[in-house]
Amino acid sequence: MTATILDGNALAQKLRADFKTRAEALAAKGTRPGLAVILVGEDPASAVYVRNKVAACEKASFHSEKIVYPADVAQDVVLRKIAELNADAKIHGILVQLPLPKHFDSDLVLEAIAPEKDVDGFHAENVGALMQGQPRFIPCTPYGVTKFFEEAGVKLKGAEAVVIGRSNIVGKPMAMLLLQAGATVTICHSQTKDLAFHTKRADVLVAAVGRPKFVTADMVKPGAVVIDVGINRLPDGKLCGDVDFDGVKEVAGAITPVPGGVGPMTITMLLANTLEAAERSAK
Ligand SMILES: Nc1nc(=O)c2c([nH]1)NC[C@@H]1CN(c3ccc(C(=O)N[C@@H](CCC(=O)O)C(=O)O)cc3)C=[N+]21
Repeated sequence: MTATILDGNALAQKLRADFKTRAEALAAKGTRPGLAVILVGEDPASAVYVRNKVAACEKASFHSEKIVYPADVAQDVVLRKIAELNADAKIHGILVQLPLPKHFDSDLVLEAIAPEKDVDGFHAENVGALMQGQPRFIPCTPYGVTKFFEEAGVKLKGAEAVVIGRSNIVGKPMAMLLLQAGATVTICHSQTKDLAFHTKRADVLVAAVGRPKFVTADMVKPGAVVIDVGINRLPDGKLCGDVDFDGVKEVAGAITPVPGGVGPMTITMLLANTLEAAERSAK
């Protein structure tokens, strides 16, 4: 028996159909959802992601603005731009593409975004709201993962969930969402002793480590739901996840592929958060 493949492109398409209806209802009230994306530097991967985000906005007939700065731009210039966007009624969501160059204080930049426009959910106020179980904006990647659980009817109450990775943008918020859904959550990371001991107990396994094919079949419980958040570029240019897909799909009950899994859902939930922000502003 091989695993059910959880198709992120298909799920993204399904959700985006509903966004279109909601965007049209807003347009009738004179509001068009607007997203501003700030990119600093010429990292080619970042440039591709930003282009995809802007294209997704256009497809959904959202307004979007892309602001690109050279890598050596002064932090103050970016902070002033954020202040301007905070006050701009056409803009409901602001995203600063990470990582920022080394001379930036990322936390300071993220805290400069108005919390009600923080569609990434990275502002401390929004992180706090999520921790308290009153989310305002759920970070897009973990949010997208919860949509896979809904779609596949994954029962999280009482489930053993293991998250590998403890980043602020994926691991921590993911663990919090699983906890709030009633799972028993273990967060593993680079200092974890005997990783396989933990992963083999997981009914739900989320890999967000950033190491190609890190999770192998022998680490997975038969029938587990395996979510691969990794996007690693191999020397041959191909994308590859944190999970050894070919091996693990023979053991897992369900699995997300890379590409075509979590990635498209991340962008979809960015649209969802931007739409939500626009709806709140129109109330
Ligand atoms: N402030 C901020 N917010 C982010 O959400 C953010 C960020 N910074 N920095 C970079 C990461 C990365 N990220 C991806 C989104 C979609 C795909 C995606 O759609 N991937 C496609 C493949 C795309 C390709 O072929 O390169 C897929 O998995 O099928 C990938 C990566 C958002 N990020």
